[in-house]
Amino acid sequence: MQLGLIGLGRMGQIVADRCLDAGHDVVAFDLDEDAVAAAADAGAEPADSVADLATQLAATDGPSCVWLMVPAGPAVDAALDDLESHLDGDDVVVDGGNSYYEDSVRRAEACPAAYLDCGTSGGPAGAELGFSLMVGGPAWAYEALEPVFDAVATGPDGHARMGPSGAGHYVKMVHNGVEYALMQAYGEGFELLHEGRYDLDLEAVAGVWNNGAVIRSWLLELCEEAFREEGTALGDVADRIEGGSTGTWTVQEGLEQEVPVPLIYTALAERFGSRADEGRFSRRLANRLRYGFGRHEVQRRS
Ligand SMILES: NC(=O)C1=CN([C@@H]2O[C@H](COP(=O)(O)OP(=O)(O)OC[C@H]3O[C@@H](n4cnc5c(N)ncnc54)[C@H](O)[C@@H]3O)[C@@H](O)[C@H]2O)C=CC1
Ligand SMILES: O=C(CO)[C@H](O)[C@H](O)COP(=O)(O)O
Repeated sequence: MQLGLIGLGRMGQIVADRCLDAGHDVVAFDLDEDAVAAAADAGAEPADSVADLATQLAATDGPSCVWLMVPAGPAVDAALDDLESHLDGDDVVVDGGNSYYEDSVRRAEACPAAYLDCGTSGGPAGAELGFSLMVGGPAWAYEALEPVFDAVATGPDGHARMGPSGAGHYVKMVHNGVEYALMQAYGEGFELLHEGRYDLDLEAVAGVWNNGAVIRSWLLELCEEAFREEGTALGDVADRIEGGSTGTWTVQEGLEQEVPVPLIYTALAERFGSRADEGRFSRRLANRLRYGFGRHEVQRRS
């Protein structure tokens, strides 16, 4: 198949490489000329604009298929605005980024082509392994793109249609909420081991847990890698966690559906709390209130 690919960053470059390796033709565009040049070196046809990409796709027989791998939000709308006049109902657009599922439903309704919202999991490790793909949208469009999904995913078992428009990004949103909670659980356990009674080598702990333990996982392998590369006390790694949009959406959805998601909420709140420049206000107030009701000594900043 031929695939137009817009966005050639950490994830888009992997989509390009895996499609090329599988024998598909790729026409590649990114705002970053160096990224386009790198894709061209790998075997893709370079495009110098979205319009150029669409024109190259239209020059070959059959419907056009375009994969967006750009940051969620305005970049997706900008690419779709530029594509719109080049698309018709036989064409297929895939958004493989972390878009909010309601945005994907809106875009699917407005897009002249069939629109697939595709949650993508696996990160840069997907270059070797392939990704896990959660796809929403029309069944015919999903089936038409199966050769591309086979190439980008771990294989035929690494992708599935979750349901109508929005369902793919909805499932990926919840996946990320689970990711937050798992990271929080591992973080708490290793913090207790680090602060606790024994002088432990946390790389060794993670290593033995990863060999047969109930809690083994890829995230735990990444914990092991972090302790190996940063040291058991994590060296100069700061206590500040960025990101947060997908976790926020997951918590909001939990509230709207009246489904309790306390672990995911706690993990999200830890992220927000980590960003206070001078410590958490709530913890400082609790410190002062303990003096108020119990005359416990107030801990002062040095
Ligand atoms: N990095 C990760 O582990 C994962 C990322 N994602 C999602 O995949 C999407 C892409 O992520 P990354 O590759 O990590 O981001 P990235 O920042 O590495 O790459 C994004 C690329 O899009 C390009 N770009 C931005 N706006 C553009 C536009 N209007 N037209 C053409 N190119 C444009 C940028 O120049 C950049 O090369 C995001 O939605 C992200 O949330 C999903 C799963 C995992
Ligand atoms: O989707 C992903 C992994 O599955 C991306 O790495 C995403 O950036 C993670 O979310 P956040 O930035 O909120 O940590």
